[in-house]
Amino acid sequence: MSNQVLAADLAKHTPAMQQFLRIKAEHPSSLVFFRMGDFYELFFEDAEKAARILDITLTQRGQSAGNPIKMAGVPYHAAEQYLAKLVKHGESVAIAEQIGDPATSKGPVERRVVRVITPGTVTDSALMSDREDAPLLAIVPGKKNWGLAWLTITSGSLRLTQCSPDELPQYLARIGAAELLCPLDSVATIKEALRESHGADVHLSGQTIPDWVWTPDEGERRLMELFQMSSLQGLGIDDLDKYAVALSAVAAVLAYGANTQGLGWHGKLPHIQQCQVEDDQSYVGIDAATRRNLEITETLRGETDPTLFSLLDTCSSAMGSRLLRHWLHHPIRDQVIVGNRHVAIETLLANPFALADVQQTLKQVADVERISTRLALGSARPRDLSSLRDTLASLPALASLLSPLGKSSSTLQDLASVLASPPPVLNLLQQAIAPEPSVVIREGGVIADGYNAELDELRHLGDDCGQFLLDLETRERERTGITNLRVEFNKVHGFFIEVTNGQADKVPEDYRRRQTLKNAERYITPELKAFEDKALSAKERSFALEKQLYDELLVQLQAHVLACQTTAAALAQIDVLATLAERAQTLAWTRPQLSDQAGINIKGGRHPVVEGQLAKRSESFAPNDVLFDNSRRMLLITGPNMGGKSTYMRQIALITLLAYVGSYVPAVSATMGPVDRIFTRIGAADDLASGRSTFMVEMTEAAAILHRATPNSLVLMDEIGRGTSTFDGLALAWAIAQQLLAKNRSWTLFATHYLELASLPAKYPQCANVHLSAVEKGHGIVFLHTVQAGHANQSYGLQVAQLAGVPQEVIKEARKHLHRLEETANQESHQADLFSHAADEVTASVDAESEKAVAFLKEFEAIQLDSLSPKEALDLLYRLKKDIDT
Ligand SMILES: Nc1ncnc2c1ncn2[C@@H]1O[C@H](COP(=O)(O)OP(=O)(O)OP(=O)(O)O)[C@@H](O)[C@H]1O
Repeated sequence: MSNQVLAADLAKHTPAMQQFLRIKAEHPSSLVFFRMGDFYELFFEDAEKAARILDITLTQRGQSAGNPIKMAGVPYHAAEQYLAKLVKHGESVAIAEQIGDPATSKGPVERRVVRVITPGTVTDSALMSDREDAPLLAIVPGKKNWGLAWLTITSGSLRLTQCSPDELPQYLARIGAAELLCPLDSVATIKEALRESHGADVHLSGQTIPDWVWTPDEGERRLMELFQMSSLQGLGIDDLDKYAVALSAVAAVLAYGANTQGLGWHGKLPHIQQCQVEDDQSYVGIDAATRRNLEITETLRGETDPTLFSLLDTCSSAMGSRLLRHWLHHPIRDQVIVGNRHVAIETLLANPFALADVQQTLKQVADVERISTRLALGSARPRDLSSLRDTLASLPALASLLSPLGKSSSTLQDLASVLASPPPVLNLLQQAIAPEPSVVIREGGVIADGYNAELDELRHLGDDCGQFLLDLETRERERTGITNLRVEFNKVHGFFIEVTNGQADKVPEDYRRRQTLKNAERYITPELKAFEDKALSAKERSFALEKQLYDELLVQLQAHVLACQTTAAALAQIDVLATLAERAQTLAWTRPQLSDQAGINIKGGRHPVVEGQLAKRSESFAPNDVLFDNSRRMLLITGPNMGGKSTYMRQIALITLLAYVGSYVPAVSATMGPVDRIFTRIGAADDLASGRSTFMVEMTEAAAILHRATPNSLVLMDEIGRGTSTFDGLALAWAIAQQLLAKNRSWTLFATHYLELASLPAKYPQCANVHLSAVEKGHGIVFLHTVQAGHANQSYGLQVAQLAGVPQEVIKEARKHLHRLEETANQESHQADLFSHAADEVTASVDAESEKAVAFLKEFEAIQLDSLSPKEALDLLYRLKKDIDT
């Protein structure tokens, strides 16, 4: 039974269900956590879904509107772990709390949604990864450009941009949003765009945002209100029409963010301190395919290790890890900014003791960035405040470690001066918060002694209870002469004086009987009653007062959010710089030199991740050089399969990326001229999700490169053309290489199996042949992995197949066919023609036999040995043999 049907006829339902259905109607795409006593209950379809995801019991209870009510519940005190799981699954949850007092309400107690938790707006530390941000992104398709705005609610960072629809995948890959918003009428367009941007795994929010939010005026109004500006020029937005769609997107993320925090659609998030308008010019552009291929934070198989990030992330703090991830995805074109980072790392390396101390100190720091957000939203917990206090108190020590280094590095100087004087909030926290506060405020013990006189007195009363009772007992024994008289307390009857029956005649007048036992009577006196009233209420009153003081403190702390955010940003930067310094030392990396002269010159470069993997097997990596300058713009790379072509190309891209991230690089030396973009066309995988074949993906990516690569771009082309027939592929590879040389003039690494392309340098002197070397040993092959001048003479395909364990008789058969094929090719020398005439003049006049051999070899080459089961391998072998025989 759907919730809509139920909602259609509310009156038939029980009052509690009517209340639920009303709330559900307001939050149709969220699971509603409906508070009932100590449980959050879920009903109907929500219950079914939650039971499935959370693996909790689905029950049926009672009836509403003639139908059984499906229910599932989670205990209130353990809700966080369930919420975390749901958010991880991309679900949103609306928390409906009891607002009214059950004792006094007629009918069901009043409930209201106090918070909506969605994947892109969570702020509770228990519900999210502390090493990764979860940005909320809004996209508004416009006529020409699309508007994007993204908000990281846990750091208060807001960014906006406009891009062409073609560039969307690149942005999606870079932003890595946890949740996506779009106007209702664009859902289909956005879904289509997401499907096409293969790999962008982002959760499209089902939440409905009111139509009035999605307007440029609303975006402008909100930004002006946030930053107290009278125009947006200060943000670099001088043409409102130009940024219209981005401003609509800004309105959506801000309104949605505020609403999920219980501030309503018109609410204002208190901690957004800056809004950055991004243009494509600030960063070294990396498109989505390149981000995947370079395995920056995720391997091609979707794992987090081994990647460039997993190799580098030895950060001391979660803030550092998040910033490092951000830096790796945002290499900067501005050589001054990047150069300053290099200098900071060099300075840290020159002061190894300071570096070790800095890292050690950073291990103790709290996640000030996320605590700042919780301060701003008024949701900080007691332990947040104590750890913030302790961290702020440790800053001057950190600053004094860094200050002496400031002479050599202006970046470290700036960071040290941010930390030198901790924000004034430290005083307040030291006075207000107990040294080791309890986890939740309702248990008391959070506010420090001495902060509030009334609280001190109430606590004193509670603490002194034991002594008072002992004193009273002594006094009453003396007064009455009853030596075994006892003053005691129990939960049911409160305080009492107990006198055994044998002593009953000594009981004084002012004793009032409270309870009769078998052998004794229990009494109360006016003095004891007065004490009881005071003591019992003292505890309750002290808890209530603590809660009130805490709430007041949270309001006071809001004024300090900006200072805490500034501190957090400085801590994160120091952590990343220190980490990059430590990594540079451990991994033997060097400082790259940045230059305004065009070119890339790397000596002894290594692939950091492959090197790390080899080291685990005690194998060493063979370093290689590369030189690009104006007279050398393309390297044609040939060599056997497994020879190291892809590794070589990727290492050049990674070294370039790292240099522009501001890191040291895995090379003996590296000099880098300006670089505006890095493109890769590597590997071939069917993009099943968007229904594109291997070859289609290959050509789409090649097209994007040919349209966009400039003379300052680094382009990696791996075996272009292999997804189609030999001649088509060869012709395309030739034409694409020629275009890159003549028109794009980018720094190009062009790996190919088509040995025929080796004649390109004869026509284009800025193109050079290099090859990965290998030597034959008997029928086998040994890879040297070193890059040498000139082209490879053969491709060693059969030797590699043999090495891979393909049976001898198949290799023998292949060798026979290869021989015949080569003879035919020599006689007809077709491929030489290919380069002297236009590609379409080529006619494939190989005889049927050769065609069969070509087909065989192609199929052979495509075999993925590692992915075959023994049975499949055997079947394949039988089929190949049959194909050859027929
Ligand atoms: N410079 C090197 N030093 C040591 N080992 C290397 C080096 N380069 C590559 N290797 C090793 O060789 C393996 C294959 O390298 P790579 O995938 O780059 O070869 P390839 O020529 O691109 O092969 P294919 O043409 O089949 O794609 C790597 O996984 C790595 O283990």
